[in-house]
Parts: sequence; structure tokens; C-alpha cells
Amino acid sequence: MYNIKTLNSISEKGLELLSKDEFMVSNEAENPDAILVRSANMLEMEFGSNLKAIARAGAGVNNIPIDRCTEKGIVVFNTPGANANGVKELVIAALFMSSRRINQGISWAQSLKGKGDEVPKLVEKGKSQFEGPEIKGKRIGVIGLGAIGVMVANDAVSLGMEVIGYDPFISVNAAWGLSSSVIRATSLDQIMSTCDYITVHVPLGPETKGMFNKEKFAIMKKGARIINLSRGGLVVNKDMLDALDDGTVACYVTDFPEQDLLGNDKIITIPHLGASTPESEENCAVMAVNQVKDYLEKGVIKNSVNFPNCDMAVKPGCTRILTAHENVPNMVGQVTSILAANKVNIADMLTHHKNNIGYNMIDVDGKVTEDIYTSIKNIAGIKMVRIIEEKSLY
Ligand SMILES: NC(=O)C1=CN([C@@H]2O[C@H](COP(=O)(O)OP(=O)(O)OC[C@H]3O[C@@H](n4cnc5c(N)ncnc54)[C@H](O)[C@@H]3O)[C@@H](O)[C@H]2O)C=CC1
Ligand SMILES: O=C(O)CCC(=O)C(=O)O
Repeated sequence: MYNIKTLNSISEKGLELLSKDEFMVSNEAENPDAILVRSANMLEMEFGSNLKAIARAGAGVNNIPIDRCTEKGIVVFNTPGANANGVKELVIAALFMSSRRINQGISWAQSLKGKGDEVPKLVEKGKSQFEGPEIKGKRIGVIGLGAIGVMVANDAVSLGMEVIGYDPFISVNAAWGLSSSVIRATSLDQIMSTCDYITVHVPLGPETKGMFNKEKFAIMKKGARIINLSRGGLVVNKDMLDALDDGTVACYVTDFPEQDLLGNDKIITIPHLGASTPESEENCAVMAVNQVKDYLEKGVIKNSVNFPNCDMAVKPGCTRILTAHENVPNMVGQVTSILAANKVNIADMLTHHKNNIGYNMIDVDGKVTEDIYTSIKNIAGIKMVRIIEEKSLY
């Protein structure tokens, strides 16, 4: 039986894939085998000795201590693209909101309650304060052309905008999916200095933290509108507030409200709703659960952010040994030497590595004793060993 802990509400569509015979799912599980999480902050969390995997039902993994997980041999998954359409639709809404002062106008209209028959007249008199430009023909910069950025860029083309995209690490898949009308920016500054609208779709990390700062606002086209449904930390709030004050930025839409951003007429604060659609929540949960299940049951890795993808068909009657180790010479050799010394025959084997971590699947004939398990675990540089028979032993 595997124990799965949920840290946020995870769609039933995903959880129902975990059969009750094999998985116990609870938000109170102690020392779980795996954790399913959305946005809960896990950065300071202590991990139990059983923890093998964390699956983020979503894209951003900045709430998970990836390096610490890698060090402990814990595989971290996310669900690439599963909520991209939900976010894209809200970005398009944000684009219109940033231009047409829709929500400010709605709040104002609501404030007329109690004015009786005067309301229609007051509306016509007051509406000019909420005027805003059309987006057709305007230039939009899309920073980050991954699952969300490509969809946003393509839809902006359909809306008649001139679209310029910046992503020095764009994947071949994303490039294939991008409209040929999208102009390629060769620098971030090209976006910052020429666009009427800027939307950002990059992960938050050391390289992107604070990418919207006073140096960038200094070169920005006056009156730019900025949409940030990625992460609050991409923007230096103080510098943004100054840029809004002096008119450099006409409107800032963020999915990440913070105290200092509230109550400003030029800031639209959305309560992190980018992926809050039944469709996105289901897609993410199904993908996250399937990935965790495959890993716990078979050691198969797909869509991990810290481990390599690795998949090998299970050989009937075999025992599967999984190891994670430092990506240095002779790690696999030491494992196979232990097997040879114990007269264990290898039926199949697969090794992959990603950055500084190596991952190894070995199917052997017959059983693996606890002594063999312990000898492998004691090899210097081994971060994790698991033995899977019909169900996981260790
Ligand atoms: N508001 C919400 O509810 C949601 C927010 N997000 C945020 O959106 C971000 C993007 O999501 P996806 O498009 O699904 O991820 P993705 O991984 O498909 O795309 C990210 C893209 O950013 C690019 N990139 C990385 N560093 C860059 C840099 N310095 N400059 C330009 N491009 C850079 C990558 O090459 C990649 O193409 C997530 O990391 C997350 O923070 C994602 C889903 C929901
Ligand atoms: O689960 C959510 O609602 C947040 C989604 C998100 O921010 C992400 O996928 O990065």
C-alpha cells in the first residue's frame, strides 16, 4: 500500500485513478510515499524517510525545494501544458481589462446604486473616464514562448496585433507551434523598449527574478501595459509602483496580489485564477496522478523537473532495481558488480542522466535480498535505491 498526501485540493478526476487496494490518499498522511501539490509552499517542509516523489499539479515548481529533493533522490514532477489553455484565456481577458478599464468601470457603475432614475444619465456623463484603446494593430511582446506563451502569441496574432516574442531557450516543439507572423526578438530590451503591451510567461528562478525592474522601466515605451500571470517575483513591486506613478506603465495586471499592490487604480489584481478552471484542474490532476503512479509502481519517469525521463517495459517474473546516483563514472559499474558477486543475473537495464543526477533501472531474474539492497545503498554517491517486486519492498 502506498500513502499519498495531498497538500491542496486535487481534482477527483485524478484521485479516482488511484485504486483503494493499492493507494491510501489523505491530506493528513504521515511520512507519505508521494505528495500531490498545487501552490502550497513546501520550501521549508521536512521530508519523511518514505518520500519518493512530489507531483506538482501545474507548471511552476518554485514552491518546491528542487535541489534538496534531488539530493535526497526524490523525483519532482510537473504537468507541462496541462493548464496552458486556462491561463491563456485569462491572459486574453487581462489584455482587454488592461486596455478598456473594464473592471474600474464596473466598480464605478456599481457605486451608483441608490441614485434611482438618475443612474442612466450619470452613466452617460461619467463613462468617458473609463475610455481605453483598442488592441488591434498594437504591438505586444510575449516573454517566454512555452506552453502558455505560444498560445497567447498565436491568439494575439488572430486579434490583429503585431506580436514579437522573446525566448532564448525555445523548444523545437514550441517553435513548430508558433505562428509564422510572430517576430523574433533577439533581446529582452527589444521587447521592453518597443511594445505597447507586454505579457510574461517564464518560470520564476534566479535568472528571471525581478526581471521587471527600474533599469527595464527606464527603457520602456511610455504607457506600456504589463500582464503578469506567471509569478509575482518576476516584478520588483517598488519599481513597478514608481513606473505607474510617472506614467511609464499605464496598467499592471497581476495574478499575484501583494499588500503593496492593492488599492491602486492602475493595478488589476486577480487572485491567482490563471489555472482555476475545471478543465485545467482535471488535466493537471490526471497527469500528475498518472506520473506518480507509474513511478511508484514501475519506476518510470516522465515529466520530471529534476530527474531524466526513463521508461523500460517491465519484464515478467523479474525484480526491478532503481537507483539514483551522482552523475560520475563507475556508479552503474559498482551496482552491477554487487549483483554479479551475488550471482544475480541482469535481464534488462537502462541508464539516463540529467544534469548532475543519473538514474538507473535494472530488471534482474529472481529476488533481490536485503543484503544486496543494503550494499547498493552504501555505495558512495548513491542517493536512492528502490526494489520493486510485485509491490515496492523498500
Ligand atoms: N497563474 C497561473 O495560475 C499559472 C501560472 N503559470 C506560470 O507560467 C509559467 C510558464 O508556464 P508554461 O508556459 O506552462 O511553462 P513552459 O515551461 O512551457 O514555458 C516557459 C518558457 O519560458 C522560457 N524561458 C525560461 N527562461 C526564460 C528567460 N529568461 N527569458 C525568456 N524565456 C525564458 C522557456 O524556454 C520556456 O519556453 C510557469 O512557470 C508558472 O510560473 C503557469 C500555469 C498557471
Ligand atoms: O494550481 C493552481 O491553481 C496554480 C497553477 C500555477 O500557478 C501553475 O501551474 O504554475
